[in-house]
Amino acid sequence: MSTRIAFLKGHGTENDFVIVPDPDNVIDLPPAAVAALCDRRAGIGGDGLLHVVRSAAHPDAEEMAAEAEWFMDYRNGDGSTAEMCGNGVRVFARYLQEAGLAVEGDLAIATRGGVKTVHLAKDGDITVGMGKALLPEGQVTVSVGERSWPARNVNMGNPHAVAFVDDLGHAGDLFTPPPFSPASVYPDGVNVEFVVDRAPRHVAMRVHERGSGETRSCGTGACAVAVATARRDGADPAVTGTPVTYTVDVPGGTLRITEHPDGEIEMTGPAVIVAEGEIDTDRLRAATR
Ligand SMILES: N[C@@H](CCC[C@H](N)C(=O)O)C(=O)O
Repeated sequence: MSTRIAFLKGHGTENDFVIVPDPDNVIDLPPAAVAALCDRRAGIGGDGLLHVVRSAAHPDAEEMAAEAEWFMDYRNGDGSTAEMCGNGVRVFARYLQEAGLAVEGDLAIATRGGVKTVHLAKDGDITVGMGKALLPEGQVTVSVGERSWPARNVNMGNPHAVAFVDDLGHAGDLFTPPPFSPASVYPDGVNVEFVVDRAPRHVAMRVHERGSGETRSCGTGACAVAVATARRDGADPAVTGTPVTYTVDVPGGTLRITEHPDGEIEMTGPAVIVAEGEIDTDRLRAATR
């Protein structure tokens, strides 16, 4: 029997998502179905999918249910799961707000990377507490064609390699994941950011996302870039006791990232819902055959 699944489409700095509201976690979303929905030619199209589930109804989130009513069950465009999505969590919050499921003020959202707090205003940009960055020691090298660069390993719940380059064009077409070494540093793959300076405390980046390819923005990536750039610039809020803010331009817009003396990182940026509709499960089944 065919069923109709309601979906919405939204984006944050053009990192775009198919949103599937499913409070009781009754919709089966295997990786092939997610990939079919995210397909830009044969599906709805998106860098990833935000499955909106009550924390109490999902085995990956039930332990967080007392803290956060809603769980962002995030999937990459290829159907794989990831720990966290910084643009996604703002879009997720915007959906809850517009659906009347969340009110203005602070809202806790469960993710596979832990509970994140989003500050929802009536409208305008959304700020999210992204937690702390981990900066494991050790040298990583990222390459594109004949060029290679040392990269900073930054973990924002999910893994990132941040490489400073002379020209964002040197990242090439980014149709395939940039090779990195040693392979043992990122056993589950990595998101790779290429960064150039624009002005003091202002950079621009391109990103190849694990499981999605090149995207027009990555929120966790922008946080990783801000922290890696701050350390490169000799700025460490934990040492100076003063917050540091970086402006990070991405192909799809601009994000503002502040690192506080306690290590907590806040990211501010836009989040919009642009469309909604329904898909027939029979059509989806046909698409995944
Ligand atoms: N676009 C996201 C990151 C999504 C997850 C990433 N592709 C991964 O696999 O870690 C963001 O805005 O943070």
